[in-house]
Parts: sequence; C-alpha cells; structure tokens
Amino acid sequence: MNIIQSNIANLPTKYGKFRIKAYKDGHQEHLAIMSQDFENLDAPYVRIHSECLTGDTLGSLKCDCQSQLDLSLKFIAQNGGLVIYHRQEGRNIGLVNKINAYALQDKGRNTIEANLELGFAEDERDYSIVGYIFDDLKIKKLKLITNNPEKIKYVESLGVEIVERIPAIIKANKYNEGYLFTKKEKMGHLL
Ligand SMILES: Nc1nc2c(ncn2[C@@H]2O[C@H](COP(=O)(O)OP(=O)(O)OP(=O)(O)O)[C@@H](O)[C@H]2O)c(=O)[nH]1
Ligand SMILES: [Zn+2]
Repeated sequence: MNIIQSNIANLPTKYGKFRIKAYKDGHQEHLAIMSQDFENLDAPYVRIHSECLTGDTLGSLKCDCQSQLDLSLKFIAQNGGLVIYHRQEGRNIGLVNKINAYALQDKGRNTIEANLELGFAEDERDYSIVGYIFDDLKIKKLKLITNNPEKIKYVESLGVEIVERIPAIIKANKYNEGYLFTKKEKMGHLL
C-alpha cells in the first residue's frame, strides 16, 4: 500500500478537543480523529465511521449515519479513543451511484436490491486502510463501537483484540425504517 500520511494537528470541536491525522490512499483521503489522552489508553474506544455525505453533512433522515457520528464523537471526546472517518461513500460505490441507488429506492427497491441493480455487490467496502491506521497508531486492543458484523470480523482478522463491543443504535424514523430493517434482516447487523 502506498499511503501518504499527514502530521498530527489539533482539532478543537464542539464535542471537545481532538487531534487529527490524514491518510491518502489513492484517490481516497481518510481521517484519524483522536482524543487528547489517546496514547495513554490500553484499549481505546474506536469507531470506524463510513462516510455518508448526505447523512453526516446534510442531515438526511434516510439513514442513521449523522446520529451515529454525533454519538461517537461525543462519546470518544468524553471516554477517550479514536474515530476513523473512512471515506468510502455509499458503501464504496461513490456519490453518483449512491444517488442513483436512492432514485431506485424511490421506486421501491431496498438498499441491497438497488446496489445489485446498478451492478454492485451489496457492500463494496474495503477496510484495509483501517488495518494500516491501527498499525500506525499501535492499536492492539480496542472497544469497538458498531452494529456491523463485517467490521467486527475485519478487526478480528487483524489479530486486534475486541475487549468490548458498544452498540451504536439510533431510534428509527419513518424515512429510515426500511434501511434499518434491511441492515438487520438481510445484512445481519446487530440491531
Ligand atoms: N450503496 C448505498 N450506501 C448507503 C445507502 N445508505 C447509506 N449508505 C452508506 O452506508 C455506509 C454506512 O454503512 P451502514 O451499513 O449503514 O452502517 P455501518 O457503518 O457499516 O455499521 P455501523 O458501524 O453499525 O454503523 C455509508 O458509507 C453510507 O454512505 C444506500 O442506500 N445505498
Ligand atoms: Zn448515511
């Protein structure tokens, strides 16, 4: 992997003070957002957050992403740890394809059906940059904030110990009910 790394800089936010580092992996640029005490933690809380511009930035109600990001940043500012902002928009199909998937969902397809109809797998994410960041930040043990069994499997495959799993469950609304139902029933998410 040919990864370009930034230096570490301070990032004061409305949640608290973090330090931030960027990693460039081909055309994707990812972030590691660390609490102040990160280096002293034996098993930091870690959230691997998958980019969702429509949710994270625009406040879309079609998914639970913005609420999960908000919860994670708040929690990690208080309890210590790391948020990896994993820039693989739309489960790594990119924005144009994700919006096309939304257009198909407007016609009644679920999240998986829409991806398949566009010629993609249900989930195209590749987590190898996460392993690279864990190595770089010397993470051997962690407490993982997720409901996604694929993220758990990936972290375990690295030989990194998951001391605890913390659910990131957000109350459903009328726009994301179907999305959450598909995650639970068809993708095995721990919801
Ligand atoms: N292709 C596609 N991607 C979507 C859609 N809705 C949200 N996403 C993307 O899904 C990703 C979030 O993944 P999820 O499967 O919701 O949840 P997760 O982050 O893997 O799991 P948790 O760690 O439990 O939050 C983000 O990259 C979103 O951009 C959709 O309808 N189609
Ligand atoms: Zn989202």
